[in-house]
Amino acid sequence: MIEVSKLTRRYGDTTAVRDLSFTVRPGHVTGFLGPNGAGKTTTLRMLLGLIEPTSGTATVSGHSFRRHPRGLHHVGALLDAGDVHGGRSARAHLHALARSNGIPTRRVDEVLTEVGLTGAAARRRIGGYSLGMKQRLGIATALLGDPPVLLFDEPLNGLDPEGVLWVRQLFRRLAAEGRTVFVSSHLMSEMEHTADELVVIGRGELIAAESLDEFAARGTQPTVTVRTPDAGALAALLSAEGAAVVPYDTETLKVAGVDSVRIGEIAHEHRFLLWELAAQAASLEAAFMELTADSVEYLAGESR
Ligand SMILES: Nc1ncnc2c1ncn2[C@@H]1O[C@H](COP(=O)(O)OP(=O)(O)OP(=O)(O)O)[C@@H](O)[C@H]1O
Repeated sequence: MIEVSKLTRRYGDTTAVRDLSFTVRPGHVTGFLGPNGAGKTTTLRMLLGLIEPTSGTATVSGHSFRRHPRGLHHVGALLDAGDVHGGRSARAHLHALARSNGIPTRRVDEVLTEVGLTGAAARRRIGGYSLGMKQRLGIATALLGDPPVLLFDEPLNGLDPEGVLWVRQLFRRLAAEGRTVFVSSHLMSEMEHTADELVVIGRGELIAAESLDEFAARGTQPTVTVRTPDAGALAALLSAEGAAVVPYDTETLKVAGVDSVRIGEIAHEHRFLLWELAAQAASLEAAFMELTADSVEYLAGESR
């Protein structure tokens, strides 16, 4: 369980995180979403005791990380995959960490196998690793202490499609084992098939903390596209049924508030010919863009 309460962090005039409160529960993959500069990394660094909050608290399993003696057993984290000693091999790196944290060294081979860094790859110098391999090593490091809480900052960066699929399955399994899995990203498309719960922030402030389904329902409503030669007459009937109907062209209607099954029934009752009846689910990406539009620091096309 992760608990963040009235958390604020200022850097001079910049407030990176402002009065932020949310809870992340075990047994779920929770996505931590926000546009670039929203304050995700700053929040994760406070959870790990790497920086002090200006005010408020950030705890893991009821303790602030600094006061917890069991380090890697308590929480595993991947913050910056590039932040490792390039001269060592993955195996030597993990062995050193295991020794200094009182973790049995057999765990090293277990986690290397888990992330697919075995054989020659585990013996190669980390300096020669691709970003994807570094991400895998970072995930192995997070898993080393078999912790109940895992934090990942942009873990899908640099992974190929097969790697992304593997990470998603791994996160789901870790959550199914009852762990708390908290994963940051600035892309809804990455979280859509990875997380089941979301914490969304913008400009350091909370925008939403809820399930993926609830988040989707906040934004753009599901719509149904209907194409028929009787568009005008069908629009009138659907409006009488309580639907919001927007004519798209002379033959096409966009309908919200009545589902495709009911539209099909109405068309059938009145013997209207339908050329198309297509439901579009509420788009998470659209909901995310709508809700965070005010907090995007740099709009596309603008220079920094
Ligand atoms: N050490 C620092 N000194 C000054 N400002 C900082 C520092 N660290 C972060 N900031 C500022 O705080 C804000 C939040 O940054 P943070 O890196 O936490 O955002 P983020 O959501 O992780 O972004 P990204 O997706 O780009 O990694 C930004 O405006 C950033 O410039």
